[in-house]
Amino acid sequence: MTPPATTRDRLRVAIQKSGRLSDPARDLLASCGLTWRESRDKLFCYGESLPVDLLLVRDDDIPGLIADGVCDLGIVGRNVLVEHDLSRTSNGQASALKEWRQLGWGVCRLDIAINDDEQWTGPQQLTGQRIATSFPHTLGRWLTDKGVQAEVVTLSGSVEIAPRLGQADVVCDLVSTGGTLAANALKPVETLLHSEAVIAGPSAPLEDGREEIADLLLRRMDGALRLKETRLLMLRAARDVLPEVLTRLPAGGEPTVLAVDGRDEVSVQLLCHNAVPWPRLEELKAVGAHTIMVLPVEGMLA
Ligand SMILES: Nc1ncnc2c1ncn2[C@@H]1O[C@H](COP(=O)(O)OP(=O)(O)OP(=O)(O)O)[C@@H](O)[C@H]1O
Ligand SMILES: O=P(O)(O)OC[C@H]1O[C@H](OP(=O)(O)OP(=O)(O)O)[C@H](O)[C@@H]1O
Ligand SMILES: [Mg+2]
Repeated sequence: MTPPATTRDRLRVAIQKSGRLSDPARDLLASCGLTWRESRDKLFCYGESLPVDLLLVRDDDIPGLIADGVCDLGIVGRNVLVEHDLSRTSNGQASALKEWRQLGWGVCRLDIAINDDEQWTGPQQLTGQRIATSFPHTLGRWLTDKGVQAEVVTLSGSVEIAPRLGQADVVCDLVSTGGTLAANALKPVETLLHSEAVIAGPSAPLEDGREEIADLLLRRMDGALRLKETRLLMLRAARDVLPEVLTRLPAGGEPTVLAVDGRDEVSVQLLCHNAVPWPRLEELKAVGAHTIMVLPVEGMLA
């Protein structure tokens, strides 16, 4: 279903149709209270709970869709955003996009990798070499910065296999665990970019009331991202060990201490903004706390 031209009072968010970023992007939007009418294999999803529609596309297309004003926001890797931005500026066009939020997942690096039996002496070693990559503009800028003249071989995928196929001498590709490089007898030697998934949006403000919808969505997103690590710690303890218990609580907000009806006991609740480590729970138990629970927080309005 193609979105009708009259829907520009609704926000359009581009996400990856299928790939590493699709599920976390959908989960993030769902945690903001969004529901959609179409199923996930459709290209356009109509937002039911908020005036926010989704376009499901290849991740490489997301920056262009935002730059052209077809979409308002996108969830995409910084690596794709930077590559798009450099391809524009190298054509003499102005930068059109910026990162509106960093999401902390989809973390990877764009690295130069060489054969694992070779020595690495520095970027000058790449002079005259053929470097295979899917990120030619990012690599081109790095080579220029380092003053290195090399041949950039642009491939859309399977970059790590290029040296074995004789298409290139070294590669410049995304690395996370390093497993793919190792499986291809390559080793990382330089990092060009640290990447993670980001909310990409235009550098200029949104118009036609879409800014307000985007503000609402981003406020909910900020809350959802903060809550992701937030836990509610609950425990009970005899009243006389309460001072001991309070000094051993993990960092967080102000604890709430409630009397337990008809008993010489208290119930303590604390909102923690990070994971609560096991040793801390064991310390609390050792000073007399019991029924200690750590619960995820689904939603919060402070
Ligand atoms: N190994 C990895 N670990 C973590 N994040 C990664 C890894 N590889 C890629 N990414 C991030 O996930 C994004 C999407 O990767 P994916 O492999 O799904 O893209 P793709 O094959 O280009 O998909 P599409 O078909 O949408 O073009 C990358 O642009 C990068 O930001
Ligand atoms: O360091 P690693 O953990 O091995 O990850 C690196 C690999 O992950 C990505 O590919 P992906 O697996 O997404 O497949 P793709 O090439 O089909 O996109 C990337 O292009 C590397 O090939
Ligand atoms: Mg892609």
